Amino acid sequence: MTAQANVGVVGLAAMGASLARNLAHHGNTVAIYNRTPKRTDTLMEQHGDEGAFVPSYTLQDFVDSLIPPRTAIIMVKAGEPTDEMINALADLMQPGDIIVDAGNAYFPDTMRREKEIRARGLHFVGCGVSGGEEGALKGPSMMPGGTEESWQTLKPILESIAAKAEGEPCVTHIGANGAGHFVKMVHNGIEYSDMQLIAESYDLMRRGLGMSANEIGDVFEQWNKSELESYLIEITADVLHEQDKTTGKPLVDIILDHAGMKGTGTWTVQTALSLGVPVTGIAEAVFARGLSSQTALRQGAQAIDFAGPDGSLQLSEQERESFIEDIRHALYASKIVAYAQGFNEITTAAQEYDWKIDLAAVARIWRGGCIIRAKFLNRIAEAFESGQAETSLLFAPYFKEAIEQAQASWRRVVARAAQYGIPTPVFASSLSYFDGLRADRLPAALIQGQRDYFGAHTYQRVDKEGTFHTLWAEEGRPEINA
Ligand SMILES: NC(=O)C1=CN([C@@H]2O[C@H](COP(=O)(O)OP(=O)(O)OC[C@H]3O[C@@H](n4cnc5c(N)ncnc54)[C@H](OP(=O)(O)O)[C@@H]3O)[C@@H](O)[C@H]2O)C=CC1
Ligand SMILES: O=C(CO)[C@H](O)[C@H](O)COP(=O)(O)O
Repeated sequence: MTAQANVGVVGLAAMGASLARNLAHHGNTVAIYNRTPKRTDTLMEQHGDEGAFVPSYTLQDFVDSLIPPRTAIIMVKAGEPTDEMINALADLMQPGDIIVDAGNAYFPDTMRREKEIRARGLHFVGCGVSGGEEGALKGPSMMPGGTEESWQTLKPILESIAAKAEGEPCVTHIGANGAGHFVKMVHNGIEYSDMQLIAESYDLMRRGLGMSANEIGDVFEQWNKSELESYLIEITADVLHEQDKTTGKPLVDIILDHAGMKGTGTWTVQTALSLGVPVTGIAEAVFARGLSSQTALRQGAQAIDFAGPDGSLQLSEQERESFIEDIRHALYASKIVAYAQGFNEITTAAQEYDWKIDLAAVARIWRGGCIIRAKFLNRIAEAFESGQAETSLLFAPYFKEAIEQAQASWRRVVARAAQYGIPTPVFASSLSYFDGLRADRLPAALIQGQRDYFGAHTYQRVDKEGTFHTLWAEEGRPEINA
């Protein structure tokens, strides 16, 4: 096999095939390989004329078809299959070659893999890719980690295939080793939060206001012309407007109400717990998916028929219109909180793992191609660029004002939902997070007192330096320096 391809793709399922085609559309000569030959044949039969592809049916031929220093992008099933493929490629490749894992990997795996592959003299780049199958084909947002040296080789290739937002390619070098996959993981966590907030808004309108799926689709279509303009709002309108071909009912009524998940949201929350960063909106979004899929539990609750409100808000026509506006404001405020929490997680991880992550650049590459692309990411980028969001996105004047303006609506939505029995875990937890931040004094003081009481865990005082312990069991409960 003659070396003729400047880049290769291993794994030609939905994502890999689209990425290979995107690369070919942009003037690259693309080596392709898939474990099962059928996928390679299908790509060649259906799209072989779209650009320069070099198909291989053995991994050795695939590697031989790449021009040194070789660049191979892996797009296979996450987990063990990815490890197997990395090792098989590393056995055949040479020092200086680059292996890119573009799948959804858990960042500690990426850090481990990078270390192992670097020890063998090769470069390993964990690259988050977002945008689904269509994004991979027409322009994804990409979040590569790895060394600066490998970035210099990958930059022109990735920039050519990335989505463009206001003319800028939606790809940047995120940082060393696992930084790229870390940021992609948080992207997905925010995606979970965004999706759950949209679902809660839908539920409030559907059950709370008795609107049809089609009417709610129209509302989302309108909202997509506001500060909420985003891919997820846009596709929500499409999904809600869709009729089931068999029954003629709204498709959303025919789809089983069990939300699936492949793990990235859970990783975001597990990591945040380890780092001690509250990502309450994302956590509630993960738990909401979990609850939706607890079939036996939910059926059991239906069977015992708990007493409580049925979710109907019973509002007048005028009140309904104003409540829909309240929901829009609550959605925007809660969305801002989700992004603020996600960026806080990135900041904390960057300190922990010594990554130099440019948060404004992250916001900019999320403006196009990815699932959470949204108009307001321009504002987020500006807030980080100006230094106004260093501690929290919520502290930047634009977002402070946005949250303050939305606040009354946000409170009405959460209060009404609780009163009438519609679950709004992300709306409510985001508001609680905001109120927790605002409070000059938190009940955590009481918790410290309790901890000291049962476990001699000590506490600090507001009026003097030092660490103290009350001898709770002794006469007069004297306080000592601990
Ligand atoms: N789908 C999406 O929207 C997105 C997916 N991703 C990530 O991209 C990656 C690819 O996703 P997707 O295209 O959906 O495909 P899948 O995750 O469904 O994986 C299928 C591909 O993996 C290959 N594969 C599975 N096991 C092995 C193995 N042991 N050795 C070699 N190859 C193996 C399959 O080969 P074969 O044909 O032989 O079975 C096939 O090419 C995943 O990591 C996913 O998490 C990232 C962003 C979005
Ligand atoms: O990475 C993605 C988008 O950014 C994938 O679509 C991922 O599958 C979404 O996560 P989940 O399947 O858990 O909803």
